[in-house]
Amino acid sequence: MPKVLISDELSPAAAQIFRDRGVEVDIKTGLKKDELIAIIGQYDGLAIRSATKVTADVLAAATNLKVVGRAGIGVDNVDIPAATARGVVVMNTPFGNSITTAEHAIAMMFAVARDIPAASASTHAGKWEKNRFMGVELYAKTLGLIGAGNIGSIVADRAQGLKMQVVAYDPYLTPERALEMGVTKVELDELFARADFITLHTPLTDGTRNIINAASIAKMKDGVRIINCARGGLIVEEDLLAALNAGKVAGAALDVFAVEPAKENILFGHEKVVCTPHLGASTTEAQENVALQVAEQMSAYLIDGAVSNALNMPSVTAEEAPRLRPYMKLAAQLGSFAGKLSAEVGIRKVTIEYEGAATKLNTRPLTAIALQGLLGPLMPSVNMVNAPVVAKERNIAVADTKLEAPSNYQTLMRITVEMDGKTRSVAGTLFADAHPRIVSIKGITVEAEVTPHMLYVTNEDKPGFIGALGSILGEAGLNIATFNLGRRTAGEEAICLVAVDEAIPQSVVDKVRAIPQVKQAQALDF
Ligand SMILES: NC(=O)c1ccc[n+]([C@@H]2O[C@H](COP(=O)([O-])OP(=O)(O)OC[C@H]3O[C@@H](n4cnc5c(N)ncnc54)[C@H](O)[C@@H]3O)[C@@H](O)[C@H]2O)c1
Ligand SMILES: O=C(O)CC[C@@H](O)C(=O)O
Repeated sequence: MPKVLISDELSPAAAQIFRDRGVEVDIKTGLKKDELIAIIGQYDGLAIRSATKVTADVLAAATNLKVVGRAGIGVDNVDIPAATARGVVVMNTPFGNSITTAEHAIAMMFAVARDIPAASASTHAGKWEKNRFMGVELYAKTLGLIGAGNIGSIVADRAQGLKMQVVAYDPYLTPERALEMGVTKVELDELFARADFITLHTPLTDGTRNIINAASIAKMKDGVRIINCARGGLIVEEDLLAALNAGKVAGAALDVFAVEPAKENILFGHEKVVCTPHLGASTTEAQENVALQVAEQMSAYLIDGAVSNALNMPSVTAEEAPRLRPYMKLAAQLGSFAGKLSAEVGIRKVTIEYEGAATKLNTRPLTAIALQGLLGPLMPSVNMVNAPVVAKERNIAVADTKLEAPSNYQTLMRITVEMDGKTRSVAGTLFADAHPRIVSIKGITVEAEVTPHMLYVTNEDKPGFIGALGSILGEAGLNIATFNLGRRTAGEEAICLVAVDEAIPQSVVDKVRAIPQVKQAQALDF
């Protein structure tokens, strides 16, 4: 039974879902890094929010880990490249808290426009300072939206309901989508020049870090108000403080901070700053949504191999997973077979072709598995999650093609590997929809099951070869399980694939190589 650790505060519904799906679950929140490292090795899954930092050293200790599930959107607390390198799927729940977070941004905008937190504190203190608090309307003001994804779009919609004009900067926002959202797509400097309120809704990346700094603030309108319910690192806090003190920025509403948990911050105590402790996603509805969703997604992956909302792996639905399973075996075998034939030379290009029924499948995970099998003999650390990345890093071009032309087989998958100076191709099918068979090697028809110990021979199709080979294997006490032959045309290149019951010693391979008709012989262990 797979075992999952919940290491951050999640709705109790998550633990119940795991148990209902047959996943054992431990809940241990507030762990220090070394405490997490000490126990993570026991778990197949780790369910987190933003407090747990899934760093490279945590992942190094996570020897059984298969999936990290983030109950929320931002995954900047997970080292995704390190997870990918270790074959750990990282999933998030991209929509479960979007409305809640957008509503928080709108609430923060009202709060900073009308000084609500300070006015509330003053009134509680019995001061009745009616003249101290003079706000501004949102009506007819311009809202500058930086990041027009899920949350940004909802904020834009709600702001339009308040009769604000919305201008948006997002390098990935298409003119069509901007039109659909009813926002004006602008460049960043134009947004700074036009906006009365600026709200941030981007992930924290190298491209967005410190996007609000002294230079960008200088381009903003005097009296601008800034709202950040995305990530702390988007704003240079020292520059914001200076601009607030200078009166350039009239107010800021911040849910997120450069260092969290933010027990201290240079902006705390400033009368023009409204703060909340990263509450953007904190509604009962959102927490229920993300907890249920993450537990469903992680259980589906651990139990059925279904992948959804993964950031480092193609999706596989629960319906697809059982259909893909025999193909996954075929892809792994073909990749591994091709890899063993290609191990010594530099691979330049890999083409994976699908024919017949295979063209109807979600082939991206199959391609990833085939690459894993192919690269495995060269790089043992490769896995289906990191295989496409590893191929790219090694400058191996990968092409994935569905051939619509009629095929000789009901379903077929072919891997062609182009190397320095030579090409190898291996094709396979499924018998009775479930049993992988290799049906062609280098374009020569064969019919072989992949078994643990095989001898692969290419030879000239001339009399005497089979007898000589049989004698060598017999003398070595190797029992032949299956013997498969194929040839291009009579008298030309032929291929022989022999399955034997035990590993083939190198001395036997050397004797086979000495048979006059043999061009090449190789023991293959799967
Ligand atoms: N405060 C909270 O509790 C809370 C809750 C949920 C999400 N978040 C944060 O909000 C962020 C946005 O969430 P989302 O669901 O809208 O994500 P999303 O992926 O749907 O949208 C992000 C948008 O940012 C855009 N973007 C990327 N780089 C940009 C750049 N340099 N300049 C401008 N735009 C850029 C993308 O094109 C995308 O449209 C998350 O990454 C997360 O960090 C915070
Ligand atoms: O888990 C939380 O409370 C915050 C989540 C939020 O930052 C997110 O990125 O989804």
